[in-house]
Amino acid sequence: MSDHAELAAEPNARTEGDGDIVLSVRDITVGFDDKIVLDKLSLDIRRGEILGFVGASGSGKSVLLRAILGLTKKRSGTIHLFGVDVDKASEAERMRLDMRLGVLFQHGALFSALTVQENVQVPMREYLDLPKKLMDELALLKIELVGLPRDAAMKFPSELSGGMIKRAALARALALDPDIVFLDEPTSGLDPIGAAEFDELVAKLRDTMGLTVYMVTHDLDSLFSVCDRVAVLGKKKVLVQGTIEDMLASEEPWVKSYFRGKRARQLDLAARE
Ligand SMILES: Nc1ncnc2c1ncn2[C@@H]1O[C@H](COP(=O)(O)OP(=O)(O)OP(=O)(O)O)[C@@H](O)[C@H]1O
Repeated sequence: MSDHAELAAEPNARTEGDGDIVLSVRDITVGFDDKIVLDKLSLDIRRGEILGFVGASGSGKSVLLRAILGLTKKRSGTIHLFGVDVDKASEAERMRLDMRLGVLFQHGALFSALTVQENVQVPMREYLDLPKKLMDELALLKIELVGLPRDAAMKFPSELSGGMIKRAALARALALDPDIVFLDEPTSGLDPIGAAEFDELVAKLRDTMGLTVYMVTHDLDSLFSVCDRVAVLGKKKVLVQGTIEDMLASEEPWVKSYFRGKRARQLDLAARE
């Protein structure tokens, strides 16, 4: 096993202080040329919670996600992951942090020329140095973990349904046993039953693995059924955050129309039955 794998297994990986905050974003500003997209935005996510992140189209949800992942540069502010200031992390530390994050990007983005098994192995090849047989076994475990049949392993993405592609992408996000997964609109494009099954899977993974989940979503069903907390992005900041009950009680105009629209009212009634 490589040095990286040994470092990832360090016990401090799960026991650092700072309460149970996995991700702490403080006063970050992100912009492009003269356009400011996020202005001194702050947000925390706690270990083991499922945080739903919503906001109008174009409000900056993807920009924030990319800034947290270090893919888009911020102009100011700090981001701590597992208590480590990412700007101050050495290259080795940054790599260790990266291994603890799993990401499922909005458009699934499986490699079409690779089988599901090979897709799941992409992060393993990047960060670990394992014998092929072990990687095959690990990939199969992940494939089964997300509820795909074993024979999906040898299939190409073009041979899978939309729901299976999302699951395969989730298996890849889980390849390195991350502590937190970032899901960008994971249920978009799925029918309501497929979406509900995916939500159930996410909740099960949180319950069984203690996974922390940061889920960007427009899906009211997901927000009502699996999210412990919701954060709303607007006016370049986190406008409101709290439980679904807090969202339902908010008088903030966008939050009010989103969470107290007709569809939301139906879901709220269903959840209370
Ligand atoms: N690389 C970039 N260069 C310039 N502007 C950008 C860039 N990336 C994003 N933006 C702008 O930042 C704003 C926020 O975009 P972002 O994609 O984060 O919105 P979003 O909330 O994720 O929207 P949606 O819900 O539609 O996916 C938009 O006005 C977008 O045009």
